[in-house]
Amino acid sequence: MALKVHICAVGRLRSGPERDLLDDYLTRFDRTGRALGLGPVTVHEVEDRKNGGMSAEAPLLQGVIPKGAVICALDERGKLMSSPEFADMLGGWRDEGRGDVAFVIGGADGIDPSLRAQVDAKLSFGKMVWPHMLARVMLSEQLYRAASILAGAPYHRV
Ligand SMILES: C[S@@+](CC[C@H](N)C(=O)[O-])C[C@H]1O[C@@H](n2cnc3c(N)ncnc32)[C@H](O)[C@@H]1O
Repeated sequence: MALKVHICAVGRLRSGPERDLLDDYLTRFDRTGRALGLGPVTVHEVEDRKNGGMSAEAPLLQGVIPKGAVICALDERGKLMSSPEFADMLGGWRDEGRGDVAFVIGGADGIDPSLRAQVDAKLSFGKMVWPHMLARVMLSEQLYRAASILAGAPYHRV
């Protein structure tokens, strides 16, 4: 069974260079991941039009996380990982037969504690705080990199 990947994120990424990069990496991930039992990837964008902050965003995020999915929050206080370690984590969930993984990206205030309490893993892209739209693009690149590592392709070099 393939591990379907969901990016569950606050805010809509409009057309522009970041959107183009995101789409490009996700297309590459899908293409590379198919033979490895990874993907497809789906982006779920949620928006609270009343700007109610993270407590209002939490139920919207909950609503797009598939039932039974492994939930991995992106959080600057989370676990620092190398790209091969991230690839191993993804491959491990696939090998355990998990059907879905949901990567959750918060909005300007972050992820509400009620949702944070439910996650299985927390992944950090460093101690600095990145804009949530950039975090989305960075995740898409790391997903493609992880698939390339698992495929033995030469994209990842150290
Ligand atoms: C502007 S940040 C919010 C930062 C806020 N201080 C918090 O408590 O999470 C928006 C989202 O981008 C993601 N993000 C930002 N920096 C990150 C980092 N260094 N590592 C992982 N995710 C990050 C997280 O999902 C975060 O909820």
